[in-house]
Amino acid sequence: MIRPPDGRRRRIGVMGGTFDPIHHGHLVAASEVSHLFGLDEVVFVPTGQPWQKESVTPAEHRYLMTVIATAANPRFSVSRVDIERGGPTYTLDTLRDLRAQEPEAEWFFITGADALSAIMSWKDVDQLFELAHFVGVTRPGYQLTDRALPNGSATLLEVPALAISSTDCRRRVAGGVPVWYLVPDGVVQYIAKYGLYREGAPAPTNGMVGPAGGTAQDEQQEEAG
Ligand SMILES: Nc1ncnc2c1ncn2[C@@H]1O[C@H](COP(=O)(O)OP(=O)(O)OP(=O)(O)O)[C@@H](O)[C@H]1O
Ligand SMILES: O=C(O)c1ccc[n+]([C@@H]2O[C@H](COP(=O)([O-])O)[C@@H](O)[C@H]2O)c1
Repeated sequence: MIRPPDGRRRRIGVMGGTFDPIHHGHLVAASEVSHLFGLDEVVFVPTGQPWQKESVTPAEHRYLMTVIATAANPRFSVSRVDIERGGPTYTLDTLRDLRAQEPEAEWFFITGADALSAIMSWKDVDQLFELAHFVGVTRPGYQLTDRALPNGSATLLEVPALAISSTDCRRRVAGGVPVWYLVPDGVVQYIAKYGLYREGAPAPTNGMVGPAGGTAQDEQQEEAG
């Protein structure tokens, strides 16, 4: 854990996402907010069951790709709170669980322009702003606005524009088009190793491991005997 040298409260960013797969748009957004807000840590939190998405790759694959993508940055970490909790993923629970781990810290929730504009549809949205300060970042193709949000609850930030989406990465892999340099190298290799996003890939589920959804962890356990 990185502690501030002057004894002030730790400042922690939360980057929630489905990360199916994680790409450089996510990483740049987290890095920029971390730099500009002087964050001590950014916790990436892969969703368990993202209730507003139809079908997603089993959570263990998304979790492991997130670990691979963030491993080199000492300020980045990955939390399993949304995966372990089970049931639909609500940011209210994410923030409550994380805050319980470190109640003294100052918390910031990072979202792209698309997610920020949908925030009023999130569960118990009014309570969210008491748990974290929201940081909305620009994303190509979306309008960044805090019009619907309570005054002072969010800061809007311009970050380097990366027109990358997980949807596009999945389509590219399915069509045999490379995703090199859109996602970290280790993630390209992970996708190839487990045949993700191709026909016959681990069954998409609502987040958790599905009937045909063997995961990297299953495989490691099998190998270990
Ligand atoms: N290129 C990007 N630039 C800035 N923010 C981004 C970018 N891509 C995603 N985000 C933000 O990262 C968070 C997690 O996004 P998510 O994991 O849903 O990725 P996605 O690319 O939007 O996925 P999908 O295409 O499957 O909907 C959201 O707050 C989203 O707005
Ligand atoms: O709390 C909610 O109801 C809610 C609804 C949709 C999305 N979110 C959160 O928004 C973040 C980005 O989600 P997504 O689906 O765009 O990957 C992630 O942390 C989700 O848990 C949260």
